Amino acid sequence: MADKRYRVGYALAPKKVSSFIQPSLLEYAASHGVDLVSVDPSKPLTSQGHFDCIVHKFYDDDWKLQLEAFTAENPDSVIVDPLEAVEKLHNRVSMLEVVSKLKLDRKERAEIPRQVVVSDSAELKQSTAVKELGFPLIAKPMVANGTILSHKMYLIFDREGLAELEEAPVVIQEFVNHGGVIFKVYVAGGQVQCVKRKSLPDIPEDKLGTAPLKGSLPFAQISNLADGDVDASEIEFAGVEMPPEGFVEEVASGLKEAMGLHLFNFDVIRDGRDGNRYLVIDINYFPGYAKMPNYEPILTGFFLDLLGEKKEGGEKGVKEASDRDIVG
Ligand SMILES: O=P(O)(O)O[C@@H]1[C@@H](OP(=O)(O)O)[C@H](OP(=O)(O)O)[C@H](O)[C@H](OP(=O)(O)O)[C@H]1OP(=O)(O)O
Ligand SMILES: Nc1ncnc2c1ncn2[C@@H]1O[C@H](COP(=O)(O)OP(=O)(O)O)[C@@H](O)[C@H]1O
Ligand SMILES: [Mg+2]
Ligand SMILES: [Mg+2]
Repeated sequence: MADKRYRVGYALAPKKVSSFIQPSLLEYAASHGVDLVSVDPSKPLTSQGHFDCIVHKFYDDDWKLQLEAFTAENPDSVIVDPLEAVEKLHNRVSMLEVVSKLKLDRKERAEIPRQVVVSDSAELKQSTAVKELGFPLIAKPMVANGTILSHKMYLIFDREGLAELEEAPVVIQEFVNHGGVIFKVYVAGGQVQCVKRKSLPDIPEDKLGTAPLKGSLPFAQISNLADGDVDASEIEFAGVEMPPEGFVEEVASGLKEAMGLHLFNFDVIRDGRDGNRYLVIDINYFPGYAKMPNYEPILTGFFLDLLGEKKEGGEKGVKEASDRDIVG
């Protein structure tokens, strides 16, 4: 049992509380000296007791003011993460800008899909920039603010599909065949965990433009396609190789430093035509950590690292604190 106790407040929507705050996490964290305590965002934060750290997934102006007032009174408490840094992830363009700045010295590359922003739907019919991307394409709402609409996407197979699209502003991205498997990399400070998930199936080039791969298709309807239309049946999910660990860790730590964020995940696909070309397609703030294997020790380790670092100062103190508290 750890001697020092830390009080960590969480300010999360009810849905997030029910997925993230599992009894197994509360118990594991408590037995390692971290007490996770619910914060009521409708009451003044400054009147809810002492917090060594606040984790949150709220962005409204009232909450912003709450955090400012709390920080002014408690300069030693840590807010995870700063709102300005989180807000960059609410736009699908600013979200990925940071990927282009990564400097990796490896054979694997971390890129983003070629993409164009269209701010007005009339532009979709004319834009030569969009046509230069070729087909198939994927259309994503510009905003990524957690609403249902922000996840509403379309596959676009041809010019007609492009012209049909009414949503704007929208990000039009090249659709990259990637063997139907996506890698989700969960980051919690220095802790990194990569998992494999099923993704959209490959779109065979020779079937493009023939029914049913004509016009556009909202994602929700992708399951209506027969296996013969796409390469779904060929997916050998279990046998798909994971990206090299060192590569995943370098990208995770580069993104973490460049974005100034501790709690996020990113979605990566591997180009089916070039096994060293990895594309980061999505970065999510405070994702569904409970779906990640070992989430209890990983999150607990993150809190101990963060708070140990604050107390002892410097990386060495952090490592010693977490090793001592977590092992066994
Ligand atoms: O609900 P979950 O556990 O699936 O988590 C969602 C994430 O799933 P993931 O961990 O990447 O599989 C999900 O990731 P994706 O965008 O689906 O890749 C989002 O982070 C989502 O948050 P928001 O709707 O964008 O604010 C996350 O939703 P919230 O729980 O934050 O509402
Ligand atoms: N450029 C792309 N090429 C191929 N598949 C993609 C591409 N972008 C997204 N996808 C697929 O669409 C899914 C949703 O896109 P994503 O950008 O992750 O949005 P969301 O924020 O809703 O998760 C991904 O999990 C992946 O299966
Ligand atoms: Mg995603
Ligand atoms: Mg997302």
